[in-house]
Amino acid sequence: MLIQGAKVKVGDRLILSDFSLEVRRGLNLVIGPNGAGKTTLLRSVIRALNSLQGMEKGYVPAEFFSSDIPVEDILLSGTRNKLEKYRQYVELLDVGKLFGKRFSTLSTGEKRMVLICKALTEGDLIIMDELTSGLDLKNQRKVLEVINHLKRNKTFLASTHDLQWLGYADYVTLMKSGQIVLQSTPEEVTEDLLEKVYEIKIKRVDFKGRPLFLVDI
Ligand SMILES: Nc1ncnc2c1ncn2[C@@H]1O[C@H](COP(=O)(O)OP(=O)(O)OP(=O)(O)O)[C@@H](O)[C@H]1O
Repeated sequence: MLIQGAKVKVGDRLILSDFSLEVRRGLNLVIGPNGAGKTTLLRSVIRALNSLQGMEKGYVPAEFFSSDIPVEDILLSGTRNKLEKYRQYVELLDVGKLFGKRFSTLSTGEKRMVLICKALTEGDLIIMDELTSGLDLKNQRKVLEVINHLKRNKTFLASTHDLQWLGYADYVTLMKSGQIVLQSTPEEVTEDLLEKVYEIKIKRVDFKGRPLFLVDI
């Protein structure tokens, strides 16, 4: 799927150039430094797709509103679904233990797990901003397992600062200064390229056949 979007300006400042984003079935990762334009890109994708019929989207934002309503109502909000529809992902992500609590009282990681559960249930295209930010290692693993399990049937477009995810991505978009500087398979993401984009020394090591990119101090 090729998604075309228009530039985004705030005042005179260009924060996202016109873009042509290729999104493939599987896990599409968007990476790049703070302020590169990842959130702006994901929001622009949602806007660009809003006019398309039949494309159900799920969205997990980087930052959450803090609603006072119970977790179950957060899942149901904006839909005519019954709670039953969420059961599979409630179990896989173990968020049933949070039922009965007010969303505003959850920890950051707990809130993210609830919103991931909602997005997975409601979308064929799941857009996740800062994929696993705030999640402990066990929950990160759960999210990885769920994505691996679903990615033949659903499309994931996710931003992250955790370069470990490159080892699990099907397609990568690298951003800097409001521009897409690379769209490719993860194999084409090199130390040199990451060093140029992040402006630090980065070392690639392979672990169990997957690349790990580490800060080379
Ligand atoms: N509403 C706005 N008003 C002014 N500047 C904005 C606005 N939204 C975004 N920007 C600017 O646009 C740039 C890109 O922001 P964006 O949130 O898309 O970056 P990001 O890559 O998601 O960053 P991070 O990794 O820190 O979350 C930033 O420099 C930000 O300050």
